[in-house]
Amino acid sequence: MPHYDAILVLSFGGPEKPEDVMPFLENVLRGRNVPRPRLLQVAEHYYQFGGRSPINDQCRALIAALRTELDAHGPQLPIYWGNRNWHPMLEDTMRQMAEDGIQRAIVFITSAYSSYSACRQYMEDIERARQAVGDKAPLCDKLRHFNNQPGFIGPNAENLRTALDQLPGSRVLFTAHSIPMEMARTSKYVAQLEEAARLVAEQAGNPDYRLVYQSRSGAPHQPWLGPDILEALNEEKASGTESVVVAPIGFISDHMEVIYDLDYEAKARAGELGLKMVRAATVGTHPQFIGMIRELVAERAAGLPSADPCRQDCCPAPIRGSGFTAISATPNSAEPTQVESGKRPRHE
Ligand SMILES: CC1=C(CCC(=O)O)c2cc3nc(cc4[nH]c(cc5[nH]c(cc1n2)c(C)c5CCC(=O)O)c(CCC(=O)O)c4C)C(CCC(=O)O)=C3C
Ligand SMILES: [Fe+2]
Repeated sequence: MPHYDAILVLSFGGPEKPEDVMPFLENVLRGRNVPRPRLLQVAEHYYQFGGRSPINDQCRALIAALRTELDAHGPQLPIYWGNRNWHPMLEDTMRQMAEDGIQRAIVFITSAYSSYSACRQYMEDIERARQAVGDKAPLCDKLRHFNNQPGFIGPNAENLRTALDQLPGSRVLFTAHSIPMEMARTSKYVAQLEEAARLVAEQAGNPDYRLVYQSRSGAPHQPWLGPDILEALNEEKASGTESVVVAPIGFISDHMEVIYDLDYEAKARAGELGLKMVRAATVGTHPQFIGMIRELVAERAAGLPSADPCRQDCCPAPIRGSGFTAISATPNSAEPTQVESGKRPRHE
């Protein structure tokens, strides 16, 4: 049974001042098929909020709450924090862990659902950071995705009920980050979202609901998951709906994609259409959610076989330069992701 001596919280990262915005976006979009105008448009979203994303502060709050929870109930493990795209960068954190003599860490990733972006890409980030640090880098075991855990569903349902209390009888629009169709095809993303939406709706008293998407990126001709929240609002208006509750179950905190794309953009569209709209909160540091993280950590630290739906070859990367053409993953193979010969993975 492995012995763990730390927890690593791994997240997306976000800029904290205006000068951070462009270098942060360059990090996110390195090697990506995203047009420059889209990048500049998203930069404006950040500038509009003073160049600061709330996501890092939300990670700090999550870690503080988890610290208190672990101090009270164990296991007593130090918590480290690293990001994919902005400081504290994962590689620096990995180096610090090595210096501190950490040998094996449990990794909590701040994404509830599986997809290349939220699963495999983080595993690649970890491997790259470990290689950069060298021999002393800790082994890292990631916890499973938690889309259907009671500690995630419960707080989402509670937040949805709170929003529905403000606009009783509303139609519910659950939202999640759109991803390219090709990325959706190679992961359980949509099925996991459908399951979470169903469970949250059941626990919130069975409102009428739909699952829609937000924050679409990429080139316009490339197929991404839809409908987009803005289209969905138009459709709701056309079919006679008077009020909507938008519940971003795709995310765990009210970060930039939530406050810009929903509280600013979707709210404005609803206003133009004369639709009443309330946005439900994300789970954030809800005590039940923090308790869930502790339980997943404790289960792994105790060496219990943790049902981990992620195989060695899960959530493979779409291929660069081919408009997200599929990869040849080999199901049930214990080997790392295979890439069609002659094509290169987007990350090397
Ligand atoms: C599935 C998924 C999640 C949910 C799971 C998870 O939480 O990880 C997520 C979260 C987030 N996405 C975020 C920000 C951005 N995502 C972008 C672009 C992209 N996201 C994608 C997917 C996802 N993204 C994809 C397929 C792209 C296209 C480029 C690529 O193939 O990678 C871009 C580029 C500009 C643009 O939007 O075009 C930005 C700035 C932030 C930080 C917000 C803040 O700063 O507060 C967070 C938490
Ligand atoms: Fe996965």
